[in-house]
Amino acid sequence: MKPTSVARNVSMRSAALPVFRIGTSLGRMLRFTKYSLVLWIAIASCGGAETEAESGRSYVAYDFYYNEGVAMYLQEGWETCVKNLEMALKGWHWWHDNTASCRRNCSLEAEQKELLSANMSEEDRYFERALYSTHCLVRCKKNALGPQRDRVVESNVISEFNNRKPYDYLQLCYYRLGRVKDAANAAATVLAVQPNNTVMSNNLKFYMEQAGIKAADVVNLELKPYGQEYFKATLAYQDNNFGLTITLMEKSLRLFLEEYQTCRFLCENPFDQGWYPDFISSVANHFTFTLRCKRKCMWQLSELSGEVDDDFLPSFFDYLQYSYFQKEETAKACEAVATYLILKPGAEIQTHNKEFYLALDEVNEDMFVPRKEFVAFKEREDYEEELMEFIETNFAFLTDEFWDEEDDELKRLSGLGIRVVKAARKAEEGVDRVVADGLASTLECLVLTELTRLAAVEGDGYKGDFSPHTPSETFQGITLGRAGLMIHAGLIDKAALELILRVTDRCRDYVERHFHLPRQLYFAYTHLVCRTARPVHQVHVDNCILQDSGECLRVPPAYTYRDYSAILYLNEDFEGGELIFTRDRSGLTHELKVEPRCGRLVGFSSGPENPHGVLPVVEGTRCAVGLWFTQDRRHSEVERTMATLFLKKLNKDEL
Ligand SMILES: O=C(O)CCC(=O)C(=O)O
Ligand SMILES: [Fe+2]
Repeated sequence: MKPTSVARNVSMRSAALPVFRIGTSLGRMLRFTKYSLVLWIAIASCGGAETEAESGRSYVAYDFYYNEGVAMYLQEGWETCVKNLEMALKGWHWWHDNTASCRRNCSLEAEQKELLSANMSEEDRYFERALYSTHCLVRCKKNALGPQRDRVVESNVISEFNNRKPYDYLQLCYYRLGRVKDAANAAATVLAVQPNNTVMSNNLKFYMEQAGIKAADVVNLELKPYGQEYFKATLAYQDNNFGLTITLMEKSLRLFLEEYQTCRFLCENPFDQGWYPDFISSVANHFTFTLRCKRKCMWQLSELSGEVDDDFLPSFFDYLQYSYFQKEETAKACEAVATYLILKPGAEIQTHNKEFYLALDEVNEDMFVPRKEFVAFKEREDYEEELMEFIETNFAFLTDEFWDEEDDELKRLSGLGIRVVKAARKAEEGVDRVVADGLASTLECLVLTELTRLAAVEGDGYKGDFSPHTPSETFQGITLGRAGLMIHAGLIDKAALELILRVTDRCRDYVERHFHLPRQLYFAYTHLVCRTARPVHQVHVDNCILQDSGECLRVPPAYTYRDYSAILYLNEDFEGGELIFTRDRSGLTHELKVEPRCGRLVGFSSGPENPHGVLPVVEGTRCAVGLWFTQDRRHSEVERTMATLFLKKLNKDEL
């Protein structure tokens, strides 16, 4: 096809100008105005050099300050709340900055180091470099992070920081201190990752009205430098200031690549395998863990407004091609189009633009050379996707022909140590179910079983009430609060409670990842329970009251806020007690039957799409950890927060 004829097509469609895909960018801005504000440029970091005392070490334990801050919030100690949470956030940033820069520098150092022999295999060279890098890391982290450098922060705390929860507490503490502008900024910071948080958008509106704050003055305190420049650039673009758009977009792009690298380095974290695989499997497990994390960097950074923009990176080159074109730098415009097309092969509008440019006298095909670093970038992205696919297809298998096997989503699993036994996702019916093995080690099962047997009190599981689902049933169970009391009473060691939290966190993370949940899961209730030869746990639904008619009533006393359920089984030395998923209340048609065994996790959505029950335990004792999750923070488990705080306090007292 000759370019000229295509160019004519262009002019027939619209003006003879490159088409600019402004849609998503505008959408991005519009989504902000939904809350009648523009999340604006962040205040750059605190500015000025920090003193040595301030610069770290003292607040390395950011989770500690966080817990203190939350405790103060609960006790309405507003000033100490702010002080602790600000320290926590500072510490969090500081930990990230230092960790990432150590990893970056050490990887570079090892890269440049002369190897003992040039003749060794690639594998030898890789591990030799790993040793050099480690040697460097140990020194670097010691210098930068001090004695607590290898402290492991609990995963739920990490995910709360990622979800900006500290700012959620902060905004109220600020407000109570009369710092309304700070409160508004903190609220806007939460909204940037939780755009549908209506409580927060109402708060923000309230703060803005109260203090007469203009939308343009509200800042997202966590907006990264690349995001700040990007927003400035889009504004310049809207003002038709193309020279400035180019400067800012190019700057933002550089910063984006840096941030992307940082994000990847931050994935090279410790990893608890929970078991003891071979050397190579161990390396592969840990590698998979980091790879999975790295694969999320793109969408994490493409989420400037609380919603992922799949075309975020390409969008830079869309702005650039148009702006360069306007500045009559056609060669640069062609380069931008070519780069866009490398990142998104076949993208319609840019293909079109390319044809448009080709029709210009001064343009020829040779000018469409993409930027080198993005060719390499895309190559790595594609490679890693393929690798992930290999991992996900080869380390999971499906047996139950009942389910739509073609759905690739089914085949996901969270680590090589964990094996999906059965999985189902029937999008149209909203069925989410998974059975996976390997979520707890033999030792962990033993400890938890013993603990539950020891601690069990009849009926305790529902705080003395009967379960609303199964009025006739009694069973032995303990909750986190009860475990805390037992430590207090000297009945068990605190390590037992730490174990429960660790294992259940793992299960929560697994369910969240397996179902690709866009919103975080909070624990709503945790319950360790052993059942002994009792009547059947009749068919029920976890978040509504199932009627004989099949209708499911979402009213109290049902736990209507439960979104996902999971059961982690701890033993198998009993008879009966299978978990069954049925089609209706009669329980006559079993869709899926799960035999409990140590480390096996069943996860499922808590709604009427998943009626289930337990067949009678015929002989022996059946022990499991029941976990219920919610996406509504307001229903997050108080006992868990208290247990965590309690442990923190114990650990602190011991120091
Ligand atoms: O123990 C089980 O397998 C399931 C228990 C259950 O469904 C529940 O407690 O809601
Ligand atoms: Fe249930």
